[in-house]
Amino acid sequence: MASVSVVKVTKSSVRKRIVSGKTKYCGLTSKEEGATEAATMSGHTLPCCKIGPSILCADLSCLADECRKMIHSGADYLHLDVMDGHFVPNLTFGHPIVKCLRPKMPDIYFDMHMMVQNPEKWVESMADAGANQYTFHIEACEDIPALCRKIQESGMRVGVGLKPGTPVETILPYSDLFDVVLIMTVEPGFGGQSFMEDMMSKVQYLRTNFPYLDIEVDGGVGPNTIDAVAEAGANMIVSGTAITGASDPSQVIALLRNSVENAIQKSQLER
Ligand SMILES: O=C(CO)[C@@H](O)[C@H](O)COP(=O)(O)O
Ligand SMILES: [Fe+2]
Repeated sequence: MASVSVVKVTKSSVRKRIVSGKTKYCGLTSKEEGATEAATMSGHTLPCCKIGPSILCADLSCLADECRKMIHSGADYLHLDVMDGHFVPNLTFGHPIVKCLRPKMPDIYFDMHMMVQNPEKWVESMADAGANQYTFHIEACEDIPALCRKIQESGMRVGVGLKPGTPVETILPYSDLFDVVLIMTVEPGFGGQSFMEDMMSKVQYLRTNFPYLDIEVDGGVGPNTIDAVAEAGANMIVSGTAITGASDPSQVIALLRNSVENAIQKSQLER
């Protein structure tokens, strides 16, 4: 088993590493100083468990309070669902909301799930608003390398999302360009849908072929479905209604984390 060391990183060093594409960023933080990163001896980082509540179904009239509640309940990052009414049949919010949230929580990692047509259109404004990760949908993008370059150059991590009907092999020609691959386990557009377990073969394929990749799963993930997600090899876990609708979100977050950390530990022992 590879030994794990903890190294100090700063935002600028993280950006350099991301741009170089040679190492993967494990810790999710936008803190300028004092962040820690788990790294292997080889220079690659092992994917670690991160839980990112989706606030789509929370009370959006008090968004900042809902976000704070998630962080105080143990979330590692926030998953913010941007919908434009074209790529998906629903409408949410855009960069002006992110810009208002950012000063209220300067250290929190914002993962923007961009369910929009023309994802290249919003890169600068999202970066300027303070987003950390820009996850576009491969189905909505014409020039993937150009978009990835634009996201990287604006200082955000690059995420690519795949709808349930999109084969996982679609990413292969561009796999070096992504920091995160998001496997949708519902049709994008709404929270509270049923988890599609048959998507786990995509996660398994990615984990087998890309051991250092951040693999994110989104849709219908909660206490009843997390074990399948964890065993398949996902390490970034988005969960909406299961967390925001719970009487004790911290309990749900702890349960999700426990399942993923156990699966990661088991897979590392088997290496
Ligand atoms: O992107 C989406 C839906 O399109 C998600 O982020 C959902 O908002 C997650 O909610 P649950 O399915 O976990 O309730
Ligand atoms: Fe999402």
